[in-house]
Amino acid sequence: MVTFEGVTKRYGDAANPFVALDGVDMTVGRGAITGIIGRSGAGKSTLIRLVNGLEKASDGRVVVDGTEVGQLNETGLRGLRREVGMIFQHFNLLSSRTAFDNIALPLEIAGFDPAAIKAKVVPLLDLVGLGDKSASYPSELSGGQKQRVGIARALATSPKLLLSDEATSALDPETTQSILALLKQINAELGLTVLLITHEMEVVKTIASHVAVIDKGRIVEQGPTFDIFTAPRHETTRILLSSTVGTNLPEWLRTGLKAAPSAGDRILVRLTFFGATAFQPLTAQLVTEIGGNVNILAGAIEEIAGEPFGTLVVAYPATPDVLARADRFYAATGLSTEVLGYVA
Ligand SMILES: Nc1ncnc2c1ncn2[C@@H]1O[C@H](COP(=O)(O)OP(=O)(O)OP(=O)(O)O)[C@@H](O)[C@H]1O
Repeated sequence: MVTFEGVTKRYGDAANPFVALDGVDMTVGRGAITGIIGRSGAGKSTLIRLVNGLEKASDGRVVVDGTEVGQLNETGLRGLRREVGMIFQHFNLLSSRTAFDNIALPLEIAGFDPAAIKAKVVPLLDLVGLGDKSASYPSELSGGQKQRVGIARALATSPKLLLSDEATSALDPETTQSILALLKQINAELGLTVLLITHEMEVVKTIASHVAVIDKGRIVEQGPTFDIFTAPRHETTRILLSSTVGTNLPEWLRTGLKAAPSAGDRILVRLTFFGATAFQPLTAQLVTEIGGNVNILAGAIEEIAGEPFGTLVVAYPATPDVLARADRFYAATGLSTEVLGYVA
């Protein structure tokens, strides 16, 4: 649906340019929900603004549904923006217009007559759960309701692609969940492709099927959310995800951790469960297998992009006999393991 091919974006003048995006290659699959994550200033907003032509690439191509955005004139850009809806962190509603009239605005601009506008806006109000708020002004709506108006407005011209710029960042956790559920519903029911940028990892974990990680203007990792979140390869991804996925070791454990064992030490192992292994009673089997001498130190089971994923940190004696038995068990069950170190 969207491809970035060698996209570079420089701000400032030629003598003193600032490179905000540096050779970005990326694909946003049709019908997918794709999240872009990265630190502040990494280039997320720049990336998304290239898609609807609010910014122009300095080098490379941004192609949206077969059309190269950089080649479009003003008329072409207006057409593109009917195909590409956008929602914002602060909703960007007109305070002097009711919910109905805010949603109607893009249709008025596109020249629809009042009857056609009504035929479009009324079902959209229902779709976003605001059938009874048609005549309310933004000041009379909650943050979540305002974002629902923003979503309905973005959908008014029946776009194929929805861009979301930190759309839930100003909302409380419960409202965030309801807006994410609405976006998921729209994606499933209307087949709308969604590209979202966020600094909230939970958002991506909850709704994005795919994710790209941007760092200093470069895409350092991209792929299915489950794969990236459960096995991040780039340091930036690990840091971004550290408080969201998996178990962080308690401070007392981390400080006492040694790289090599001394006599009598215990080995600390992180077990990772996903797919079929998430549903099997493997921990109980491990305890039986290595003779009961296992401590469970930390653990969590969560859902990533709709799939279960669990981690468990265990410790047991680092003796040759126990280690061999544990390794045989891991090989037989296909459990994924990582040795974290040794403790006295
Ligand atoms: N119009 C501009 N002129 C000059 N520099 C800019 C301009 N817009 C953005 N930048 C710079 O480009 C870099 C990327 O900015 P961008 O807004 O894309 O980052 P971001 O990842 O969206 O950050 P945040 O999460 O803080 O919004 C930043 O260093 C920013 O200062």
